[in-house]
Amino acid sequence: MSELPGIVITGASGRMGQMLVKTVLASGKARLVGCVERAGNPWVGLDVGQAMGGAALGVTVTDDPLEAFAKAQAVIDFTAPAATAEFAALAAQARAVHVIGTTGLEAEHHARIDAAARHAVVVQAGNMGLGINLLVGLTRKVAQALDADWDVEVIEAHHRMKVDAPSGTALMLGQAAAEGRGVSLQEARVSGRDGITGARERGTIGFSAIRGGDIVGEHDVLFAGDGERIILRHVATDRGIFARGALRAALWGQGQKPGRYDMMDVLGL
Ligand SMILES: NC(=O)C1=CN([C@@H]2O[C@H](COP(=O)(O)OP(=O)(O)OC[C@H]3O[C@@H](n4cnc5c(N)ncnc54)[C@H](OP(=O)(O)O)[C@@H]3O)[C@@H](O)[C@H]2O)C=CC1
Ligand SMILES: O=C(O)C1=N[C@H](C(=O)O)C[C@H](O)C1
Repeated sequence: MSELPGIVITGASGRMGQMLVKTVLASGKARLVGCVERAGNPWVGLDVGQAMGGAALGVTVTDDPLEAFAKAQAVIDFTAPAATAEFAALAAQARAVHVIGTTGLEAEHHARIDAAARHAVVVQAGNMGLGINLLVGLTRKVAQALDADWDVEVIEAHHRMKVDAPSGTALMLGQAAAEGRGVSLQEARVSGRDGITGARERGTIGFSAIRGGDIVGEHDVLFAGDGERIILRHVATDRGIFARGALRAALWGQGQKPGRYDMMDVLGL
């Protein structure tokens, strides 16, 4: 019988990194073969199990991503945009599937990910959970059915440590609404109103972000008409949903052709 796919987790000491370590170990479907952190992170050089407060796992956290990726069939990466763009090239060099959960990616990062995806499998999504990916489809459908008399607002709430806004998920939902309407999100997007904003411009898609406490992730897509409102809502209560989705993507990616994929591909939606 062939060995289970080997997984490397980048940003292993982070909120998602630790959840991913636990998820891979519990899955019985993959092996944890490496953990990466940046140079200077206090976990570098420690056994990841002990760093997490448990028993040794025989996996030492390294600050050398290429050495770690060379042993892996997949890299699961929930870190920061600049790091992810670097990891994309290294994962492609190692021919490992690169699963990207990092949000806040800008055009320059996407260009580097696209370049890597010419040589290796990349799965990238602002949200790896099943529920949100279903909600994306519903949002597109509802937006398609309604005209611009219905104002679209995406409202998201996250924990106090989140560094990017709007969330990657909010942007996925906004993109789905724009596609449903047949407009460009770049042109329709309005974020963070403050002061004398003037009346709402017809056809725009608004974004509002709340940050506080330990909120895992909450997203509403509001369609506000005259005399009625439709609210599509998703509430995440456990980061395990993102980690399980990412692991599923890493397994799905084995044997796929090089290219760029998202969770819709993985989930068959
Ligand atoms: N797509 C999805 O489903 C989801 C996406 N996310 C996204 O995942 C990302 C991480 O979130 P979260 O875990 O909460 O954040 P954390 O800040 O808790 O973790 C990020 C980790 O990445 C590490 N890191 C940063 N730069 C590097 C580098 N160059 N090399 C190695 N490690 C690095 C950080 O190390 P250090 O502490 O030393 O900086 C930290 O350990 C965010 O972009 C978030 O939005 C989160 C949940 C779900
Ligand atoms: O930073 C987070 O925590 C999350 N980030 C993702 C996003 O930006 O949408 C996904 C999830 O909502 C949690």
